[in-house]
Amino acid sequence: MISKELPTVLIVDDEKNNLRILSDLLRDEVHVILAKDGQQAIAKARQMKPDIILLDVIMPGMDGFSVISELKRLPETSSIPVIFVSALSDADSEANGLKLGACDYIHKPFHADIVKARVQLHLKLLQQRYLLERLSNIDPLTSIANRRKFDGHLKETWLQSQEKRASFALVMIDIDYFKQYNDTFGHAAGDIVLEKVASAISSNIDSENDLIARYGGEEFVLILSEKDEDQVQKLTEACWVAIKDLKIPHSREDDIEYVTVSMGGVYCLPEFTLEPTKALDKADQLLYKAKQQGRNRVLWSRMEDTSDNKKSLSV
Ligand SMILES: Nc1nc2c(ncn2[C@@H]2O[C@H](COP(=O)(O)OP(=O)(O)OP(=O)(O)O)[C@@H](O)[C@H]2O)c(=O)[nH]1
Repeated sequence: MISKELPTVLIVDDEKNNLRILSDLLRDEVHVILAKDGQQAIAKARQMKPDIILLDVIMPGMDGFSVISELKRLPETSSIPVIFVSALSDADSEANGLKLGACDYIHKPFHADIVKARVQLHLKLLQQRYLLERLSNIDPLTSIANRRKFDGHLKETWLQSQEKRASFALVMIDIDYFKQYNDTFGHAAGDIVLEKVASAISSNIDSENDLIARYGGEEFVLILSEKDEDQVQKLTEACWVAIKDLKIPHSREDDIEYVTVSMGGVYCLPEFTLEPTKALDKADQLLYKAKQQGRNRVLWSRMEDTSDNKKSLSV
């Protein structure tokens, strides 16, 4: 992907000579991978996720038009920009290539500087797209994932857990008496608390597999994957303790010494077939209960549990 030091370009052509000329042309500026036919191109694109594909049209077996159709059909390769480099220079072929989803069409025999300039242009556009994608997934105040990112991640985690028959956990987290904090110290001080709480949770989770997101206002949500029930509960409790340990002074007159959070967590088992929103509802109900029971605590439940066997981890 583009975040690597050098972007990767996959060049697909059945003519060895073309592969050599194109890779010599680009190799100073990009990391080049080669494929000599359509099947190999699809396999390498799926496996190596290049940033851009330069694709020949006329090839024995699978032609370039069939290759792009397959690449656009597969979710893991559908967004990779494809530039055709073809000896088919008639308008119909070019229009067909663009209709099938190519971002550009270069005619053979090609001019070296034009190939370089077009590849550079598409790499620049790609960089801007990656930046926009990143910004649209981040909460600007806390720099953690936003609600948009969370919604997508929850759907993905749910599908993966069903495919792999793996469990995962979902935890809703809400700052206690935050209105009072804002009223006492001001909204700007409240913003700093939100940043500190987000950072305390982030530094306690496994960033490879877990996601912390700002769900809205003073509410956060955590998705924990690839962990057993014991690990999940320990990690959740570590976040809860880390926030208490920040020792952010609250309003002393009301006997609330430091900023704390309440949490409602559900452990979702692999057998599970309900919709992800059910897990979210359940975590929210537990959070509400934690608030009712006096705040500053973690309530936990298995998704299939009845309300009778919920247990309180910490008070
Ligand atoms: N500083 C700041 N405050 C926010 C932000 N978003 C929401 N809030 C405040 O969060 C407070 C939430 O108040 P409530 O929903 O009454 O909850 P609470 O006072 O924390 O009470 P409990 O959750 O029941 O413990 C409101 O005062 C909101 O204005 C934000 O981005 N920054």
